[in-house]
Amino acid sequence: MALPPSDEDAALSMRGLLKVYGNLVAVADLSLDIPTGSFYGIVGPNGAGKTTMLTMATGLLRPDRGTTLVHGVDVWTSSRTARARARQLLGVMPDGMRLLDKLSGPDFLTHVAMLHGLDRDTARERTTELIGALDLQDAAHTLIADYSAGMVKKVALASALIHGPRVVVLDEPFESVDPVSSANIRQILQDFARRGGTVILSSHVMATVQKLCTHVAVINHGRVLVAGTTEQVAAGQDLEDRFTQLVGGRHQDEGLSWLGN
Ligand SMILES: Nc1ncnc2c1ncn2[C@@H]1O[C@H](COP(=O)(O)OP(=O)(O)OP(=O)(O)O)[C@@H](O)[C@H]1O
Repeated sequence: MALPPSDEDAALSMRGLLKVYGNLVAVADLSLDIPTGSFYGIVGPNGAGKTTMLTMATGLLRPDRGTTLVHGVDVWTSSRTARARARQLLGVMPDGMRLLDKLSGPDFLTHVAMLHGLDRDTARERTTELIGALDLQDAAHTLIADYSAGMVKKVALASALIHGPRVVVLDEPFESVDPVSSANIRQILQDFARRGGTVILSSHVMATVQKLCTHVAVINHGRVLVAGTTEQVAAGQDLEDRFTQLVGGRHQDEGLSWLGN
């Protein structure tokens, strides 16, 4: 089947992504273009296929079919040079990312930066800046194994940014993060987008998505239900109400009457 042509200005262009687990089609021939410089929210109910789609789009999970271009570079090409280029362009924070937790936050970040080819001095400089920007100074000598969930999230985010990617893909970046840190993270990401970077994030918090994102795609059953600017998708409503209208699933009957009796 011919795929729709990809948008040449897209930062990330997903083309016909498919993932099947047994009888379950987790992601169903999904195509989506993410414009350069956008702050793009991916939303959808639990099990909709968001994580599966984003991990395939970023080179972490091989699709059964389809591929993704990041600024025109094929993430799933057989060329090692092109794959390495795609890795440089992308900064990724997957859901439930495993970190080297026997290292402190700064040691881990310096390690990641050097794996990306940065020299030790630059790696250390950027580590210090990110640790400061994410309010992790007090935990600089603590092993990641002893960090709270929110602190782990912040180190994971820093590791997605340290090599200076052009596109960052973040699965639930604000989950478990305190409100002040959330505001700092939002600021970092908004500055990045203002300078021409592209941010793609998945979230269940519609108020955050509506406030922050220039564009939104609503995913359900592995497909894009609707995508466009946040204004277009919200269609004059609160995004949360629009989301509920689009995906359904609200229970009308009272049920669970034994609870609280
Ligand atoms: N490794 C796997 N093996 C089998 N089924 C899987 C696997 N990974 C995901 N799935 C299934 O694929 C579907 C999509 O899962 P996915 O994690 O992508 O959803 P999601 O939209 O990210 O959900 P959530 O919002 O709950 O995180 C779900 O039905 C899930 O059970």
